Amino acid sequence: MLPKRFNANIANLNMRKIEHIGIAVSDLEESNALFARLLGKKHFKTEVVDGEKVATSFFQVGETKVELLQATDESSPIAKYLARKSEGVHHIAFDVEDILAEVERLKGEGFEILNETPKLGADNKLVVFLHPRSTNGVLIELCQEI
Ligand SMILES: CC[C@@H](C(=O)O)C(=O)SCCNC(=O)CCNC(=O)[C@H](O)C(C)(C)COP(=O)(O)OP(=O)(O)OC[C@H]1O[C@@H](n2cnc3c(N)ncnc32)[C@H](O)[C@@H]1OP(=O)(O)O
Ligand SMILES: [Co+2]
Repeated sequence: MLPKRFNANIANLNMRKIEHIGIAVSDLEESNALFARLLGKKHFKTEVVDGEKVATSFFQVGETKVELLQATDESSPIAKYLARKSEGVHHIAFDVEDILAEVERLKGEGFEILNETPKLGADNKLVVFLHPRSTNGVLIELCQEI
């Protein structure tokens, strides 16, 4: 069996960096303008992800991104979130090397996986979500580049 310290190093290879921070907004255009003023640069891309019923825009900030999310339908997770709470940080997404291996590891650690089969996310990624009730109230997304 590998010593604990060595196992931790392997795990770090999988969860490599914060890929993006997802922010729920009610008006994407207004928020694009607001974040452009805040960050001093324009978003580099917008994309509609039908599977999640969201319209997104991305800002590059160093090696991570800010992802703004507006609901495209009232059944969208973003619409539900805005109905319960207010605009703000909705999720944190981690870049992983091997999403299926990471799902297995996190399941073994007792985390609640919302979709064991990765879904198509924005910006050419496969994504998996962890339920916030198993992660101290923070919705976690795993992303693997396709
Ligand atoms: C653009 C595509 C993709 C990408 O490539 O980046 C995305 O980011 S898509 C982002 C939108 N998609 C998702 O969020 C998918 C995963 N989310 C879900 O499956 C659901 O939203 C959920 C997390 C399971 C919650 O759904 P549901 O149970 O229907 O919602 P409720 O409103 O009933 O809330 C239950 C419970 O959970 C708390 N909650 C909900 N959302 C969040 C959140 N984002 N962060 C923290 N907590 C959240 C909510 O407050 C309730 O808590 P209690 O009141 O304590 O029960
Ligand atoms: Co996201």
